[in-house]
Formats: sequence, structure tokens, C-alpha cells
Amino acid sequence: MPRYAQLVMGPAGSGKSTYCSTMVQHAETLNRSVQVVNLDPAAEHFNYPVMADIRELIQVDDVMEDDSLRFGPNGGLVFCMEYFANNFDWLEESLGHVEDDYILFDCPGQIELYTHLPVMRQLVEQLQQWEFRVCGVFLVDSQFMVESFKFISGVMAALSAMVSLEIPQVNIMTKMDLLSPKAKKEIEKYLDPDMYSMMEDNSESFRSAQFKKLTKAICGLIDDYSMVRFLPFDRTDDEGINIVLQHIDFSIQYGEDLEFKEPKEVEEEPANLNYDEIFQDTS
Ligand SMILES: Nc1nc2c(ncn2[C@@H]2O[C@H](COP(=O)(O)OP(=O)(O)OP(=O)(O)O)[C@@H](O)[C@H]2O)c(=O)[nH]1
Ligand SMILES: [Mg+2]
Repeated sequence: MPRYAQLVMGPAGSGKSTYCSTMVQHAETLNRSVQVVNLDPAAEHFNYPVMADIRELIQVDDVMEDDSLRFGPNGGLVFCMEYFANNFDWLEESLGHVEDDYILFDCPGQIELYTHLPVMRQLVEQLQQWEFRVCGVFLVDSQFMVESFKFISGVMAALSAMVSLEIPQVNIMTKMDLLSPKAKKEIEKYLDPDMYSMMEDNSESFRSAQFKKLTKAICGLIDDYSMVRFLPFDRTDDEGINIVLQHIDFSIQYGEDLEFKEPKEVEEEPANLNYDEIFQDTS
């Protein structure tokens, strides 16, 4: 039986840890068990119970204080993640092996992890060897997406994670609750974007013809292959959260292999029949 994982990625402050705690609470209301692993060695605040915490293995502060290494915060994080990649047995031990487990991995916000460093891909391959079906969840802050140029760079960040990880990916615009109704209306065009018209919106701001040509080619590529779409995420909207979860579940075929559990055998019909106890929970 497979296990299921969401790799929760995105730039610093995009809402990854908040997404994880919101999802855990939402899953509870659906009577589903979802657990979280913190993979950010510099994390200070998150409010979900952790199944495993990378800080038990290594912490950025310790690496920065080490006189022989002399790393700053970003180099320190990269060092920690490489150390993590060389010690996946720590993760294996922490995860145990429970069939049907559904685990969210709250990743660090350094964008280089999703563009050119190999560690996230190594993690994906390792999880797949442990029979996890993995979905990438890439978060982008909606506050930064209200202009076409910023949007295009958000799209490129999401795309580079998709290309480097080669797993199904759901892209999400977070913090929708902070947008005014007018901005919400405005941002709708970015959820399922028409990149060609977005490109036209900016056409006067191009100083160089070559740059314009390049941007046009990138927009065309994204549009022609429908490569990137975003789902809105408003942590106050249960229905919206459910739609996001359904998209992710669908991409990793969660639920398709869940076995129908036979009712427990009852020898004699008890006087006070309690169906909740007789039928095991199959959700
Ligand atoms: N209103 C609102 N605030 C949010 C939402 N998501 C995150 N925030 C706030 O944005 C800030 C950053 O959120 P985090 O969840 O810590 O973001 P992160 O991506 O985990 O950040 P790093 O781990 O530092 O990269 C916090 O102050 C959150 O309270 C949201 O959906 N709505
Ligand atoms: Mg975080």
C-alpha cells in the first residue's frame, strides 16, 4: 500500500507553515489524519504538532556558530540540507512505516533549493523508494502577484520547481483573505492566466527589443502548454481549502487504494447497537 506526501514549497514567507497547520486542522474536520514534518532547519515558529523535526538532526544556528565552517544564514541552510540528504536514514527512522500515512513536508523558503540544488530531488526520489506518492505544492503570496511582471517571475519560480522535481505539482496563491474585494476580482485573471495578453499589458515598459522577444517566447511557452495554473488559498474559507486538497489528492490518487474494511464480526446482536463501533472508519 502506498503512502502519500505533499512537499510544501515556495519563497520565504509565502505561507508554507501556515498552509500546513491549516491543512492539519481541515483534515481533522474531515476525520482524516494528516501529519507534518518540519524540514526547515532555521524554523522558529509554527503551530502544528510535528511528526519529525529536522532540527533534531541539525540546526542552522549550530552551523553558523561553527568556527571551521563560518557560514552565514543562507550558506548555513544549504549546508544543513546537504547534511540532511546524506542522512536520510534519520528521516526513515522518524517516519516509521505506516501504510496510508499522509504527510506534509514543510520545506525551507530559500528559492535555490527548488531551482538548482539537488537536495529536493534527492528527497523526492528517496520518498518514492519508500513507496510515497509525492505531490509538489508550490505557494506564492498573492500580495506579490497583482502585477503582470511579478506574476511572470512567480510563474517561473513555480515552473523551475516543476521541471527540476518531475512530480505532479499544484500551485497555490496564498493569503487571499488579505486582498480587498477589488484586488480579488483583479487577481482572478492570474489564476488561469492568458500569458499573451499579460505580455501585451507590459509592452510599453520594454526598453530592449530583444528582452521583449525573450519575454514573449517565455509567455508563449507557458500559455501554449498550459503549464502553470494557480488555485486560490484563503485559510478562512473551508470550501476553498477542500478544493485545493481534492486537486492534490487527485494528483497522487489518494483514496483509490483505500481498502474497504469489513465490518467487525459480531456474534450476537447486542442490545444497544452502536454502528460507529461496529464499522471501522474507512475515510
Ligand atoms: N492573513 C493571512 N496571513 C497569512 C496567511 N498565510 C501566512 N500568513 C502570514 O504570513 C507570515 C508568514 O507565514 P509563514 O506560514 O510563516 O510562511 P513560511 O512560508 O512558512 O515562511 P518561511 O518558513 O520563513 O519561509 C506569517 O505572519 C503568517 O501569519 C494567510 O493565508 N492569511
Ligand atoms: Mg515556515
